[in-house]
Amino acid sequence: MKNISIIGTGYVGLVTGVCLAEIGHNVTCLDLDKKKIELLTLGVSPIYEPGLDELMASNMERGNLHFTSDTMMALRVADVVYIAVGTPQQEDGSANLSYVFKAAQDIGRNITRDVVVVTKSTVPLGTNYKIEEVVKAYLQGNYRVDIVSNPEFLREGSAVHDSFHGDRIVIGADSPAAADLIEEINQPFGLPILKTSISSAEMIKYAANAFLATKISFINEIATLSEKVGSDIVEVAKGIGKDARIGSKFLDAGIGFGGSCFPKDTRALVKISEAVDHDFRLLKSVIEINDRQKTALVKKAKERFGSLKGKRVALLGLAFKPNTDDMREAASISISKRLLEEGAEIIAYDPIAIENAKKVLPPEVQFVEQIEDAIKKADVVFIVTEWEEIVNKALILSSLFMEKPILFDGRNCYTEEEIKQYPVEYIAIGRKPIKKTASLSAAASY
Ligand SMILES: NC(=O)c1ccc[n+]([C@@H]2O[C@H](COP(=O)([O-])OP(=O)(O)OC[C@H]3O[C@@H](n4cnc5c(N)ncnc54)[C@H](O)[C@@H]3O)[C@@H](O)[C@H]2O)c1
Ligand SMILES: O=c1ccn([C@@H]2O[C@H](COP(=O)(O)OP(=O)(O)O[C@H]3O[C@H](CO)[C@@H](O)[C@H](O)[C@H]3O)[C@@H](O)[C@H]2O)c(=O)[nH]1
Repeated sequence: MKNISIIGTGYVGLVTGVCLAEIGHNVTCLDLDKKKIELLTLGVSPIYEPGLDELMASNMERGNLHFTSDTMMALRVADVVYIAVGTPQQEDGSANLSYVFKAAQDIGRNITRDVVVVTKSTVPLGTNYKIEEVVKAYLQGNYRVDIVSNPEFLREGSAVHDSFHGDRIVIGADSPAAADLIEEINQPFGLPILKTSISSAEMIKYAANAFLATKISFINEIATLSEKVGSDIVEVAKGIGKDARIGSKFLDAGIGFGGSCFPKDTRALVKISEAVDHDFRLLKSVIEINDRQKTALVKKAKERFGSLKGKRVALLGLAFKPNTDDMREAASISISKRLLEEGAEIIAYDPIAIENAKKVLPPEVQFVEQIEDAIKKADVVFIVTEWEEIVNKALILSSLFMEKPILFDGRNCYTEEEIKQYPVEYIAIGRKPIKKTASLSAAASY
């Protein structure tokens, strides 16, 4: 058992802290946000993440998971300090490292013994060496400091599962002893461990995200082409995915990637490339394609109706993906803005993310608490995020409640067989539109 302190109790810090406690370490999670810490101390998670609350509660009860906003208390007796603060995008696209360097200063000022500093935050090439310099510059005693780059690969919505079932743990270090210590700490997760240099670990994180983003933009380009030539992207993705060299994952065409990582990390990698005089044209195209893709549903609706002025659009699914309440770079944001520009009205629904959505969607957007209320009021339905509830209900409710049911599906949620069962006009991504005009009058029986 090690005494581990984690700086930054956001998504990554909290999930990492809870999971390290679960495998037996004594973990203290530190955050400067006092409200967050107050909630956490009461056992309330500030984020929605399946399985997290239960693990948090049991580890707090066992006494090996603590929360504090007192930097000195958190860092004084730590053997290992994880940095898990945000590295948000700056205006020029590069990563903002001010939180990371502030955390490094805090470590230098407050440690009272030798420590290994582990960087979980996604940071540009060379940052770990700068972190080491900053920590050492602020040391108050003659302590040994080693740096380890240990990038995080969890996905929101399945973060706890990913921590215990991920594909690998990457440990980048110059000091073999520090690498061994972090390996020992992570051993109980039972995942393959890959030891690398610090620079390779930093690059692995950006390269992984850039590659996955590329896969998505690639399939979205094939989807656009499929629409023009009459092929079906779902069949095409299945067909190419069967090739083990390609793989079937991350081939879901739709309205593009959002979230707290792909958009910012692809832009940051373009800036990292520019700094060493490399024009990463492929990645720039990936970003450009994604920007276009986000508003593909609005374009399709405009083509279908001519004008969207006065049309009431049910926007179903607001979070950037299902099973999270995270609204960072969610497609619903770009779509709402475009719809309002076109003069449409928006009735928005999400099973979990409504409170967060209210903070970032334009004030004109109306929110409803039930999916039924969104669809009943709508002329047009947009599926933006494929929550299970939305997939289960959108097609049937549109056919029951709408006079002229028309559904624009940004996530290709249904098979052709499913669509055929309902009298709904259906327009998706990379597939042939299905036109139907009949309506069911069975709303009362729902
Ligand atoms: N969110 C993800 O799914 C994910 C996955 C993999 C990697 N990452 C990377 O992990 C890092 C963290 O991402 P996140 O989404 O968890 O961030 P976040 O913005 O949700 O949380 C960061 C937290 O750090 C706190 N903080 C900042 N400076 C601090 C300091 N000096 N002391 C104490 N607390 C401090 C903030 O108050 C905030 O609560 C980023 O670099 C991100 O790219 C994120
Ligand atoms: O075939 C696909 C797969 C995903 N997406 C979209 O891509 C975005 C990101 O999805 P996902 O990767 O599942 O979620 P994140 O939580 O953002 O996780 C990514 O970003 C994290 C932060 O760096 C990494 O740790 C993870 O490994 C990486 O998958 C979402 O908008 C999805 O809708 C698609 O459009 N098509």
